[in-house]
Amino acid sequence: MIEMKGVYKTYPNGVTALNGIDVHIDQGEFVYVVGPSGAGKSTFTKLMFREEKATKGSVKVNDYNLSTIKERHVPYMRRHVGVVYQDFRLLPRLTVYENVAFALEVIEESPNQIRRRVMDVLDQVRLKNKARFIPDELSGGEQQRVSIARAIVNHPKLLIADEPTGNLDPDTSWEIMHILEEINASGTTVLMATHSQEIVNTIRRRVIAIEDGQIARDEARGEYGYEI
Ligand SMILES: Nc1ncnc2c1ncn2[C@@H]1O[C@H](COP(=O)(O)OP(=O)(O)OP(=O)(O)O)[C@@H](O)[C@H]1O
Repeated sequence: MIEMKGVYKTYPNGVTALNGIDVHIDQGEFVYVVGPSGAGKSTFTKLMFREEKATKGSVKVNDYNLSTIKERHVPYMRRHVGVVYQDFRLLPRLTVYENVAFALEVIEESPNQIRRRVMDVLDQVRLKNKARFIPDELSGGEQQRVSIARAIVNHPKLLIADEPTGNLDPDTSWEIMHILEEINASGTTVLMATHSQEIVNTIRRRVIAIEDGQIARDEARGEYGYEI
């Protein structure tokens, strides 16, 4: 479902963030992306939903070739990819319900369908009782659960989480991990960039380590592998 061949990324300022990446990830895998700060992890994930374009090489995600995709097709491709960030990125003036519904309204689902799907997904992240709250009224962990709900409400094939537990305390981080595991168990591919040694070494999954823009390790049930 994800295939990169000979991928390079040089930013306009001349920094080369990815320096020859070849990787294949199957539908349904759970993959951690680890590595030192500035190694290229975020850039690697950004290529998968065309937040950034590769300078060279081919990137295929689902059935889309992101190296050749037409600009007008990018929004359709993105419907199959959910993204979760360290800093949640919720709309502060909208309620929990509205933050999640927004993702469906922009693709013109019917009102009934939207209501049903939003409530289903809020149930899945155990936030049905806070549907009318605004983000400021929620804890960090709850805000991250809203952002996960928003990312999966379209039933994407791929969920990208860029340091989803980076702003959370350990207990809350485990809660988020269990939700990501449930999403993965339902068949969604999960790609998670993280600096959490404890999580990677406890919930053992495939580990791709990026160093200086290259894949330094790729192990089926890997370890974090860095001193912190
Ligand atoms: N938009 C940009 N323009 C220019 N350089 C960038 C841009 N984004 C990232 N870089 C540079 O590319 C390199 C890789 O950055 P990237 O964010 O992918 O690393 P990372 O492994 O995710 O780091 P961290 O763990 O600190 O989040 C860094 O040298 C960074 O400064």
